[in-house]
Amino acid sequence: MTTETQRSAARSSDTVAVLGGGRIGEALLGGLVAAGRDAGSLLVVERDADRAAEVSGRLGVTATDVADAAGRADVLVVAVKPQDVQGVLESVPAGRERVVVSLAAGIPTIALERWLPTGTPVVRVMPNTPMLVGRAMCVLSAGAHADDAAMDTAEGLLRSVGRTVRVPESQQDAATALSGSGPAYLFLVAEAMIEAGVALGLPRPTATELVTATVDGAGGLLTGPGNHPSLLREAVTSPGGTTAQALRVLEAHGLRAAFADAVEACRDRSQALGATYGG
Ligand SMILES: NC(=O)C1=CN([C@@H]2O[C@H](COP(=O)(O)OP(=O)(O)OC[C@H]3O[C@@H](n4cnc5c(N)ncnc54)[C@H](OP(=O)(O)O)[C@@H]3O)[C@@H](O)[C@H]2O)C=CC1
Ligand SMILES: O=C(O)[C@@H]1CCC=N1
Repeated sequence: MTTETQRSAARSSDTVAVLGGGRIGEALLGGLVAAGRDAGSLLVVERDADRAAEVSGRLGVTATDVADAAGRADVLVVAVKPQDVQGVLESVPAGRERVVVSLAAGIPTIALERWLPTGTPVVRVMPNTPMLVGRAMCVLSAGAHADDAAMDTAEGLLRSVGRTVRVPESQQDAATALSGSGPAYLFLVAEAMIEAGVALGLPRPTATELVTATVDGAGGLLTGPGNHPSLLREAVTSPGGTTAQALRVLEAHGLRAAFADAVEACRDRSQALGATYGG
């Protein structure tokens, strides 16, 4: 067995506990199960008992409490809302070596470390919901006590649900504004296109199928080797043709400026959340 294979094997046998079984917590657990991870090695801590039963029933993972999860887990994933993070981390007992992976928007590692037992390795991550279908973009930054092994552990876990990139923590707010919140922008565009098609008289199921297949196909082209959005757009835009007219109208409505402002507002909100906690 190679060293890399040994490391991967060790990672897949880690016990992983997700604190917060909401949308992103379930997306991670669902993605891990879909990637073939043994559900027996996955724990969820969710304060809403009905929701806990729902997630554990759907995915086969074990619902438990923070003390039990913290005692058993090699990796503790924080997936509660930013305002709930301090409370949940301050209830994590000292005494077991574990990596803490925080998915919470805006909360800086310096605050996470303050709330955890001294010396805990912390990795701050901005994920996104496509992790449910194994196509996440997860952006990672190391805390003060997270060495290469801790980063490898976090990255090994998240690579089973998509792609990973490491950035300095100073870039996390901007990353949140692109990949963390980005799926919502694209879903809004898809919704708008469907409604536009319905307004042209297409039956809703037909409009929905045309748009979802187009978004999926365009995504496949975008992630192909050597492709760039400008070149792909030019290839669709025939001289004197139909697409040029649509693009002219979108530009006249300020599409680029709208995206620039939206992404900036998102970055600012992430920064403001961080500032609340001393980031
Ligand atoms: N949704 C997304 O696309 C993304 C989310 N994130 C981050 O992920 C985190 C979670 O977001 P999201 O999943 O959308 O939020 P949700 O509200 O859907 O999920 C959080 C869950 O955690 C539960 N919870 C809160 N406190 C505790 C506690 N002390 N113990 C156990 N369970 C608890 C909540 O219960 P209750 O409902 O009772 O509060 C809720 O069910 C946030 O910090 C967010 O910034 C990051 C990237 C993308
Ligand atoms: O909207 C939010 O705050 C979270 C973080 C990134 C995506 N969803």
